Parts: sequence; C-alpha cells; structure tokens
Amino acid sequence: MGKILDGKALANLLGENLKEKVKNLKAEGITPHFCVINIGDDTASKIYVRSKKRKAEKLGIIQDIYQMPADTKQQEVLDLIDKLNTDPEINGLMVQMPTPEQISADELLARIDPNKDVDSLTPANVGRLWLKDHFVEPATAEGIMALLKHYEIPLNGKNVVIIGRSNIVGKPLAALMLEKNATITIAHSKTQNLASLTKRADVIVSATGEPCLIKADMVKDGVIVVDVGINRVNGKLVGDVDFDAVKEKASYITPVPGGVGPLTVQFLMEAVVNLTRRQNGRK
Ligand SMILES: NC(=O)C1=CN([C@@H]2O[C@H](COP(=O)(O)OP(=O)(O)OC[C@H]3O[C@@H](n4cnc5c(N)ncnc54)[C@H](OP(=O)(O)O)[C@@H]3O)[C@@H](O)[C@H]2O)C=CC1
Ligand SMILES: Nc1nc(=O)c2c([nH]1)NC[C@@H]1CN(c3ccc(C(=O)N[C@@H](CCC(=O)O)C(=O)O)cc3)C=[N+]21
Repeated sequence: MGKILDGKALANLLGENLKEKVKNLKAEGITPHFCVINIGDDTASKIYVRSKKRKAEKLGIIQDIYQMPADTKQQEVLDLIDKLNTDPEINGLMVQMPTPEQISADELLARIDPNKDVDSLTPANVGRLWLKDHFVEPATAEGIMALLKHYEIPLNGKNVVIIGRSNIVGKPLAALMLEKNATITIAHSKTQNLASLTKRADVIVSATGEPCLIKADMVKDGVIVVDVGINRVNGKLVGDVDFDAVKEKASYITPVPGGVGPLTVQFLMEAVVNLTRRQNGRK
C-alpha cells in the first residue's frame, strides 16, 4: 500500500512560518488584503472560498469575497476589477474559475493588474513563468512541487503525465516540472487511449473534475499519484482517482480531501503576502 502524501500537514507546517511573516508585516502597520471574485455557484469554487476564509482568518490576512450571480454581465465584473486594481488598500485579487458562459474569463484576467495577480493568470505573469521568472507563484502547481519536495521525490528524468490542460493547473505545473527536468505529457479530453500513457508514467497528476477517471488497471506498480480533482459525489468530497484501489499499487498518493487542496490555499496566501511586501517596497 502506498504512502499518503499529507498535504494538510505540510500546509499547516508552512502556515506557521507564514503566520510569523504576516505578524511582522502587521507590526509595521501593513495588513495583507485581497479580494476573491466568484461568479455563479460552482461546487469546487465554494469549497475553495470556504477553505480560504478559514486560512485567512488563521493568518490574519483580510479576504473580501465578491459573490456575483450567475447572470452577471461582463461589464459589471470589468468595472469591479478596475476598482480593485486602483484601490491602494487592496494588495491582490482573483477571479475564480470556471465562469458562466456569457463571461469571457480571458478578458477579465487580462484586465487584472499583474502586480495584484495572486493567481498568476494574467498574460504578463503567465509569460514570465514560462521564462522561469516566478513573479507570482501559481498556487496549485507550487503546492504540488512543495509536496513532492517535502517527501523527497525527485523529478529529474521522470515521465510525468498531467491530465488536464487548464491555465490554473495543467499548464503552470508543466512549466514548473520542466524546470526540474521531468519529461511531461499533457493529456486532455481529446487524448486517445489515456491508459496507454498513464501505464508508462512514473508520476500521474490528474486535474479533470472527473470522479474515478484513474483506475487501478491504468497505472503501473510503484507509481506516484497526485489527485487535484475536487468533486462532490453523493455529498462526499472525492478527487479524480479511484483512491482505494489505486493506493494499493502506488508508492505515494495524495488523498482528497487533505492532499493538494490545503496546499493551494497555503500558496495562494503566500502569493498575497509576497505581493503585499513588494507593493510596500520590501523584498
Ligand atoms: N485541489 C486544488 O487545489 C484544485 C482543484 N481543482 C479541481 O481540479 C479539477 C480541474 O480543474 P481545472 O483545471 O480548473 O478544470 P478545467 O475544467 O478548466 O479543465 C479540465 C481539464 O480536464 C480535461 N478533461 C476533462 N475530462 C477528461 C477526461 N475524461 N479525460 C481526459 N481529460 C479530461 C479537460 O480537457 P479539454 O481541455 O479537452 O476540455 C481539461 O483540460 C476540478 O475538479 C477543480 O475543481 C482546480 C484547481 C485547484
Ligand atoms: N482562479 C481559480 N483558482 C483556483 O485555484 C481555483 C479556482 N479558480 N476555482 C475553483 C478551484 C478549486 N480549488 C480548490 C482549492 C482548494 C480546495 C481545498 O482547500 N480543499 C480541501 C477541502 C477542505 C474541506 O473539506 O472544506 C481539501 O481538499 O482538503 C478546494 C478547491 C481551487 N480552484
């Protein structure tokens, strides 16, 4: 049976350090303050908002939530982003994905001031990341890298299959793993014969939102499995991986909940603090 990669424990550990950092900033009269824009009622987004609220309170960071109805107009969101961009009290902002269909997420993201882009999703910060300039660390990808590092799992020369090509998870993770000399395959919904790819993988990262996509017969013995998916099935939180069966073959595996999620929240807060420090002339 595989060893559990305990993201929750690592997030708590790293949180202690960050709490000190926030405390020191506060002693200088600076309180990190960021805003979350959530349009509609995506399940995973709601869980994320709840998790962030808990963590921000613990750390002493101010988080405002702008919950907008599913039929919100594009212009209303653009106006809100403009307002937050120019408000000197606000250090960071983010728009949660997915957005409803009348909304162009790309246009919203391009509108965010890259200096306040806690999610690293603006065109400027995406470009920087692929040029190995970590101006803002993308939270989920950074959380996964921290987890592998904590358990001393090397990526050098490893075959990694990332399932999902989103701007939030798949693409930035590929950039970070390439820097560590992994060989990356990115699969998606049009990929043919996914199992033939995953069976050869040393490391599988699944970020699709498809419960039970990864089954035991799709992985080799000793595989390392990172499950990013956040799904609600019969009122229970599950990932993309058939956890109970796959864990028997894996050498390491992340649970859901308690795996990647808490680390995403931790690194999002790190991004907020880092941007706040930079805006106040600190390194
Ligand atoms: N734990 C955490 O910290 C986080 C969790 N999440 C969760 O991770 C999941 C993915 O999020 P996100 O990247 O934003 O989602 P998106 O919906 O933007 O992307 C999903 C990706 O999965 C691919 N995909 C969907 N179904 C299949 C399939 N059957 N086989 C292969 N590929 C498939 C899609 O392919 P195509 O491009 O062709 O449509 C797409 O590339 C969600 O459950 C989300 O809630 C997200 C961020 C952080
Ligand atoms: N712009 C944007 N960036 C994102 O990173 C983003 C997004 N939009 N939209 C929604 C998804 C989903 N997501 C989660 C992150 C952490 C948990 C999390 O903390 N999960 C806990 C759950 C704790 C509980 O049970 O409440 C866990 O897995 O242990 C969940 C979901 C980020 N996403």
